[in-house]
Amino acid sequence: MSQPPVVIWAPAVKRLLHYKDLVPRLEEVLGKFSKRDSAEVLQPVRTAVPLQKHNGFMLSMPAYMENTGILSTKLVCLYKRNEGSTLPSTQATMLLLDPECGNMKAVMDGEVITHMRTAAVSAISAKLLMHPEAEVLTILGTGKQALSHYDVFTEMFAFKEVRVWSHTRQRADMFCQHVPGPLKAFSSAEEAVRGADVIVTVTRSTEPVLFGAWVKPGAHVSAVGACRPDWRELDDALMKEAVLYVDSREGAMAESGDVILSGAKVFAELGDVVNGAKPALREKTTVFKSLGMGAQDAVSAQLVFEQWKTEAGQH
Ligand SMILES: NC(=O)C1=CN([C@@H]2O[C@H](COP(=O)(O)OP(=O)(O)OC[C@H]3O[C@@H](n4cnc5c(N)ncnc54)[C@H](O)[C@@H]3O)[C@@H](O)[C@H]2O)C=CC1
Ligand SMILES: O=C([O-])C1=[NH+]CCC1
Repeated sequence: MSQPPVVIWAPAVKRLLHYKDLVPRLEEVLGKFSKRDSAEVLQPVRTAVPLQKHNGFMLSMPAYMENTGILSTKLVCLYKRNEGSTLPSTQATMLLLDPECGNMKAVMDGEVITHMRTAAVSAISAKLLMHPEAEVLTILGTGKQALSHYDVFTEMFAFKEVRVWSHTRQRADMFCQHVPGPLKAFSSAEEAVRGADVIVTVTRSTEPVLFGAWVKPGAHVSAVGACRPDWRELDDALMKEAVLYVDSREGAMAESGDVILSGAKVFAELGDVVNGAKPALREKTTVFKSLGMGAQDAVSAQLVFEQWKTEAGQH
């Protein structure tokens, strides 16, 4: 009989996962995914189950990496919460299995993994696509993803100015009080965006919050919210003007309202740029549309498991 799975909950995941280890693993898996070699990464487009009664969705995100022996799935539930609700809008669990016999090796908290791997992939997009002399970062949104994006962007890059906007000024002020570095809160998204070199959109909005008319030519946008085919964060003008990069073409064409409804054409996957198969057009206005991939979760969970085994003295 197989051993019961180890359970690794959020505080341990936080302790074990570090951006300096995570970023190279994510870069590697993005590159492998874009080669479409099924022995490297097998990842179907995720399934979304609507939870109509509760105003939410459950997404199931499996991935198999035969060559590295990683088999996993993430279950993530998203809810549209009312203003003032204390319930979390995203909950996630990771299951890591042994591909040889199918037994479960670990059950992990998936929220910390989701926060960190999403922010790390956005940071990879900025590393590849932003202007090398980028000075001003703007974050639209002040939730969990805003915090992880702030953490990794300020760890990896030296911005001279970081701006934050939320749909209420109070939220933007609270965010600024909560984080350690110098940050400017804005009441107007337009003012926060004008002149910025890098813009991260991490809201739960289903309507555009970022408009092409505000975006400085040559800026880089990492667009993280709006993960349903009828949800938007960016307007048509921006989607059509910018060079569009995605994490997965299949994912973007199935799930991204910003891509589907604007009719914008995907120029490349981020993995194509990692592989040198497509250029990084840093001098142009670029949008990286992130949807999130099971393969990103798989390598993150494997990293947590490896660190856990080292800590526990197992090999
Ligand atoms: N691309 C990816 O891989 C992932 C994307 N996401 C998406 O990222 C977004 C942010 O996620 P979390 O930070 O976990 O959520 P959160 O609930 O912690 O934060 C959401 C933020 O959006 C703001 N907001 C809500 N309604 C808004 C509106 N109508 N206009 C402007 N701002 C509004 C809230 O005030 C808050 O600042 C969500 O859309 C989520 O689905 C989440 C995980 C992974
Ligand atoms: O990849 C992910 O975990 C998610 N993408 C959109 C919401 C959650």
